[in-house]
Amino acid sequence: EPLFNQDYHLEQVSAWPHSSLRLGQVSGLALDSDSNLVIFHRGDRYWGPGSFNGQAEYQERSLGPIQQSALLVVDEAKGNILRASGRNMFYMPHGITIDQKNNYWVTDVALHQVMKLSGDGTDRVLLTLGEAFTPGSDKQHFCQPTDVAVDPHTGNVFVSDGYCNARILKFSADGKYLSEWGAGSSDRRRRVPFQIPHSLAFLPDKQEVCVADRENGRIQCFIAETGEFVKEIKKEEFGGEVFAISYSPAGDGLIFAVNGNSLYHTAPLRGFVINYSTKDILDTFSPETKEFKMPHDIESSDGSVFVGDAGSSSVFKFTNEKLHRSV
Ligand SMILES: O=C(N[C@@H](O)C(=O)O)c1ccccc1
Repeated sequence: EPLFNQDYHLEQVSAWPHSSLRLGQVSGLALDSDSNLVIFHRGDRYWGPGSFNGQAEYQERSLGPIQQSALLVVDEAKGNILRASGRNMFYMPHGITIDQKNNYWVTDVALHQVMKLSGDGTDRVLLTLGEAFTPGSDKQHFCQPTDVAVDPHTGNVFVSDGYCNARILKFSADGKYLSEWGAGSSDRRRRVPFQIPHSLAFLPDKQEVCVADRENGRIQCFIAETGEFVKEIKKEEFGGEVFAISYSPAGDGLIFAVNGNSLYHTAPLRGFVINYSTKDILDTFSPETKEFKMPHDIESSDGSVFVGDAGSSSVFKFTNEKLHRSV
């Protein structure tokens, strides 16, 4: 085991949330401009083996959109629901990020779309990218897009596309296609395409965008301006799949990640705190109350880390005990 940095030791806040949030599969987490946690979940809908056909076309349109509130705003201290919205809009929620103006950017893998929504609870659709229910891989079509990241300096929007494509696309703040790129490699001979680019994190202090390249069990980072490959973080400890990442500029920069199980690798499901510069794993963590089943997104906010689990339909909160321990 690598020497863990004495600065980081995350432990679950077992009494969080104070009361049940009655969640469906949790697919995405984001922090809003008031540092509240926004949970993107599937209500009574779930992604099973029959949800999509071989062409990635959604098979359950007849169910209509999810009627429950797919967007919950909860306060990060207690986990109380402050606002519920997102009814009758989504078929298969996936990723969410919130920009500097508190707009929500979400992806829906059944709609194959990215939507920009007003963050005031009215869910006004301000912009849509992709054609509803129509998978594709050109400039106007995605195939099960997984996440969005926004560059706070330029407003540019990055989309990880997706389960059935292997690319990152870049759009201007008003939705104009700018560019796209595939996986990078630190060694040309080993140029391996993305295998489900599943989660994105923007690094504002480095002007980079990082990708959880899920089935390749690696994180790759690129220069936001050019898409140029910067670095890869791949660890035995990940055990084959990296599901999601989040970033904090604290120190040299910290990447938070959660792993997953593939058919070929099984590893303990857990979260990781990684030093961006050295690539060292500073800490690993998992809940005490119950096991992770499918940790699906991770969000970090000064000293706290939240993990949304699509397998157990729950959200876990962790805090850095090193910060809180009286010395
Ligand atoms: O990965 C899958 N799902 C999760 O990521 C998710 O639920 O977003 C999945 C893939 C194939 C069939 C069924 C589920």
